[in-house]
Amino acid sequence: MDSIPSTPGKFKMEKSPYSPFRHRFHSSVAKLLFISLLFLAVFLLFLIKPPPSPSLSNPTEARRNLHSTTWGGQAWEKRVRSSSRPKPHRSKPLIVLVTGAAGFVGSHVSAALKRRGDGVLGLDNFNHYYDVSLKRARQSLLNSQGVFIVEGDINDSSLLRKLFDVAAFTHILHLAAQAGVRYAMENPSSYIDSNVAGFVSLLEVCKSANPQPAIVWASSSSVYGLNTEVPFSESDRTDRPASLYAATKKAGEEIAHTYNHIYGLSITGLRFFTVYGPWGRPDMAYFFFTKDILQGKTIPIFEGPNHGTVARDFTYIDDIVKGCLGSLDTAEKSTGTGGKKRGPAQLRIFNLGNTSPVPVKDLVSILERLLKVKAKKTIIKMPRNGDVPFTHANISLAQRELGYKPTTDLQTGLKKFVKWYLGYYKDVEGKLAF
Ligand SMILES: O=C(O)[C@H]1O[C@H](OP(=O)(O)OP(=O)(O)OC[C@H]2O[C@@H](n3ccc(=O)[nH]c3=O)[C@H](O)[C@@H]2O)[C@H](O)[C@@H](O)[C@@H]1O
Repeated sequence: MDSIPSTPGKFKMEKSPYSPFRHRFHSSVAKLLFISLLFLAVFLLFLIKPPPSPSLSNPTEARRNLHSTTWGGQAWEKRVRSSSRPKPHRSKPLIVLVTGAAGFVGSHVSAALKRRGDGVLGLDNFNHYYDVSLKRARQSLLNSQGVFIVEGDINDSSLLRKLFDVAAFTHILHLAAQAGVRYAMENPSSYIDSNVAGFVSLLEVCKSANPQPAIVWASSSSVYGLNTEVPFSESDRTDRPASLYAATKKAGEEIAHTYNHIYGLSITGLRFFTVYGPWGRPDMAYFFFTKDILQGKTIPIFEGPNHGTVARDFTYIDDIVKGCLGSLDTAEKSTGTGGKKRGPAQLRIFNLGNTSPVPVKDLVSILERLLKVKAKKTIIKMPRNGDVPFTHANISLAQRELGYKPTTDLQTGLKKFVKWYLGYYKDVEGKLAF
């Protein structure tokens, strides 16, 4: 007890000629040790921290991360070149950059273009809006057919410029977009990012390209919004969108007008009407109804005001592919060079529908028959989520100008979809794996 001083100041150090130095030495070593440990800790933290992964809950964040996807290098350029090279037998080949190539429509049109010998390069950001493994499966299929999909975002202008440096695109088929009507209430900014900013970013690069490509892009039947004229014609009012999704597609149509007017870009907009079929989008009703019916879950069928029928002009994917090819084949050249317009350029808009609307409850009856399962249904009032009660395309313009003629009715198209669905989701033991 006696050796412990009552107050710290009274503690007497053992006398030594080296003691002051030794004290400083000890404290320096301690500092050095502390700093080294700190460095080591930071280094270890850096090592074990996982790389930023696209977040499932925030697709905008996911999209931002995807901007940093690596691209470039000799091997990459070689793949870009080889995918964009048309087959030697093809006369007057197109060289097409397909944005959204891992998507539903994009994958089908890319395959069709490649089949007939055109050069095709895909671009897709593989965002997490719906099951990415389905996009990867489409990518593998395209890869086996010689179509390379570059991983990147349409908002990445330096990537787009690089692609134009490597390949001389004659056409752009622009299908990359934030799709879905109802999701716009959940994530409005993703619609602005892709459908407005992304489209402008692409057009900016196209306008400066030399030669400028012709552009064909996906608008939507949803631009008709609260239009009551039936069937919907291209000349009908489209200034009353019912959803933010529709508003961004309508904005795209106006933006297309501007770039055509100022820079001489040849632009064709396609108003797709509820496209369905094999390799489709899991966020669409026919797709998740199938899944839910098979899982015994109740499906909500929307009804309009006063128990009115909700109907869609469901259009089969193969018919849409023909419409896209017809648009690419009839697209005239852009007229600008070096970012300057040299003369008037083509500006078109077409409905691509099926011309025979089917009530959603009939869609469900067809699915029940094909799946041989009675669906559990609940009829609910259509929520105020941007949906419109019906769509019905007048396709006479596309028929005249593109030779577009849909040939698949809903029953036939759904049969092909169900066959694909059961095959795709069947696991090795033959059970359905969702
Ligand atoms: O034609 C178009 O422009 C649009 O077509 C579809 O949009 P939508 O027609 O609403 O397709 P679904 O979401 O598959 O809905 C089909 C029908 O099912 C109805 N529905 C949807 C969901 C649900 O739970 N219950 C239900 O009855 C909808 O009201 C609609 O009438 C696509 O999702 C859009 O990306 C596309 O642009």
